[in-house]
Amino acid sequence: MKILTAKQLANADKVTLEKQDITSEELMERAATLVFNEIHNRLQGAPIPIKIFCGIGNNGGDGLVIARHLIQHGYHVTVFVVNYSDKRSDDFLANYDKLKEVTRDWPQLIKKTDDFPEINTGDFVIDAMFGIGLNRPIKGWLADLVELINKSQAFILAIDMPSGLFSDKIPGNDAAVIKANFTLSFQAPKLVFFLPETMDYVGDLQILDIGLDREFLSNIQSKVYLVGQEEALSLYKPRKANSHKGDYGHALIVGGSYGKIGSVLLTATSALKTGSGLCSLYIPKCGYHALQTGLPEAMVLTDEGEELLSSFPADFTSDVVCFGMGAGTANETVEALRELLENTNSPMVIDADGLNILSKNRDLLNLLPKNSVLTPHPGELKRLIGDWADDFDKLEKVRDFSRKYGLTIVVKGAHSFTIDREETYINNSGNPGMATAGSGDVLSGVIASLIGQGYEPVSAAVLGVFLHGSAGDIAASKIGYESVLAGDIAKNIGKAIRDLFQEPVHDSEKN
Ligand SMILES: NC(=O)C1=CN([C@@H]2O[C@H](COP(=O)(O)OP(=O)(O)OC[C@H]3O[C@@H](n4cnc5c(N)ncnc54)[C@H](OP(=O)(O)O)[C@@H]3O)[C@@H](O)[C@H]2O)[C@H](O)CC1
Ligand SMILES: [K+]
Repeated sequence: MKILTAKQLANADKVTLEKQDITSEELMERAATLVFNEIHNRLQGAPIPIKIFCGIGNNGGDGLVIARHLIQHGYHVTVFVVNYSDKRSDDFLANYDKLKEVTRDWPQLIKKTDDFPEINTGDFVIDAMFGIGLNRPIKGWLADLVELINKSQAFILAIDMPSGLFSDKIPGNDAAVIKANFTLSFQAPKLVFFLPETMDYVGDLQILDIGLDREFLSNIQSKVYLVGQEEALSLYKPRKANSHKGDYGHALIVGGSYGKIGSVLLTATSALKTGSGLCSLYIPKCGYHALQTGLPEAMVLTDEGEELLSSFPADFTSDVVCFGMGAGTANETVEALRELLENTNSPMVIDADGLNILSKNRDLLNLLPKNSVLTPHPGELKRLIGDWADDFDKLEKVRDFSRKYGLTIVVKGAHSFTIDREETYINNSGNPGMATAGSGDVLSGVIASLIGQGYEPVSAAVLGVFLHGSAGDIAASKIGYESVLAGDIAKNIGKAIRDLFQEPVHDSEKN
């Protein structure tokens, strides 16, 4: 699914009105009625106090339409018009009049702190103050209102965007932003819904298809995509009935050191679970027995070094090499990576200490085979590219780095971002249970396996990140977030691949 900017969405609105020959008021009615349906489906007429805070633009107009439908269905609704300006939009005004037709409880005007209502823990608050029209931070009494709503512990549903959140930049530290429990957003997700600095404002997210012009949307240029089941399935290559292990790639996993041999076991297990035809491991001698016993399906070669990697066999060939998990950053191991890079032309996967070695020995970056995949967590990323001002700046810096060295970078996080030159793919699977030791080792095994099986490295990264998250979701659904171990993620990769073909689960029902 494409991620669109506020400007692109506003253009899509305009084209839709022309092509479908409808008024903007009709489009607002359509969009807000969909919101009403979602609320009504969940509340089923429950007599809870609903407080709707409407701005004076079209986001506020949506709030008025939602209020009208809720009132007509017997809900207990109080509407507040948050009067941050006297410049009401036409569609706001039209819906203000329509609201008056269904109730005598006219909206209460909020112009200053004294007008603030009481908001209680059991209230259901609908935030329709600002949507994509926000163009400056929320300040003054309006900021106090946002704070009051946030502190109320009421359930907060944001319409289109949590008020105070910009679609294209990070709000400053002093800015007020609604912290929603749930956001119902129109037509396309916005980038800020997924960035580490802003995702917590959004809560659970559901995108409503409000029927904007299909042709315009499919032709619109976006280089940022949200990757869910549908996108992952489109990348998947089915196995042929008539095939043998030689068709599915030979993955070589290089890593480990005394006390960190388990990481190689996790990577290798996940490579085999993702379908590698063959898997070889190159490790220091101390890990030999553990790996031969722990994973009899893998072939094990040992380095000269007892406890550390110190070299690389020049004549070894494989379809993909994955380097770094548990390897440490000793000088001998730096030289081992140098030898490996000098002997490898096909794309690699570099993780963990492999990334730390690259950060400290930057000449090695130029030896990396083109289109290799790097899988840093934020700490490793900072060591690689330096610090960033905010998440937008980080994305720009990662794009520069990806272009400069011809690499695909997977920035791991709650939503992992795969960045390949100009393109950004945001993953939408996974859960907090996956924040556990060895989870990254499993991910690099999945990606390496897919590259070895002939996937383009960027496709391997995007599909691999999705499958890894999905396997974590399956594990968490069986045993709960806290108990998920990296090994559980690896164990469920096969089921995650099978689930690509299941009926899609609604995003908001995922967790
Ligand atoms: N296709 C769709 O997505 C549809 C969206 N709809 C809804 O419309 C809003 C966007 O509505 P818009 O009227 O453009 O903007 P807002 O309601 O978000 O904001 C209203 C005005 O507020 C002013 N503003 C901006 N920032 C501040 C601030 N910090 N303090 C005070 N005032 C501010 C600004 O006007 P100015 O002239 O004062 O700059 C805004 O114009 C979208 O999000 C959806 O909810 C439609 O329902 C149809 C389909
Ligand atoms: K809003």
